[in-house]
Amino acid sequence: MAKPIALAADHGGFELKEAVKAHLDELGLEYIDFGTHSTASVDYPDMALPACDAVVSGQCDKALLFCGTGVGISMAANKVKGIRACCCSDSFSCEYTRRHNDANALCMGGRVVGPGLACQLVDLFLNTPFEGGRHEKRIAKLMAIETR
Ligand SMILES: O=C[C@H](O)[C@H](O)[C@H](O)COP(=O)(O)O
Repeated sequence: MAKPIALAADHGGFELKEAVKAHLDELGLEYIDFGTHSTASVDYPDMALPACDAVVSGQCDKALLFCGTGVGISMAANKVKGIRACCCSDSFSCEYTRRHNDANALCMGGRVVGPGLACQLVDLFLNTPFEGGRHEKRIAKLMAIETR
């Protein structure tokens, strides 16, 4: 059985997270929502951390993360060992961050991306495999930075 997807947002990404949740519901995909659960102001690292920990521990497969721009929560996510997060608002970057970078967290901005595009990017992110090959050693070098 497929692992659930980890979802997290701050207040700036809350509404986009809810739109993506509805999309995942339509697709019948399981998820765990690590908050936030309203538009009340919160701090994006507080939501990013438990969602990213769930990916690294193996509880969840990938994370979908949202804040106002997608940038702050991607910065928080990339501080977590084992996370390769990409902030995307275009399909080319979204496809290739899976194919080449084996990204395990997609970050989007609720003040940048509309719900239709966000759901398209989610589909691309979830369904595009890592190519491996020459990218393997680059990922290994990338992850080695965490322990230098
Ligand atoms: O990168 C940070 C995010 O975009 C935040 O969602 C944003 O900074 C929140 O801004 P504010 O507190 O003005 O709603």
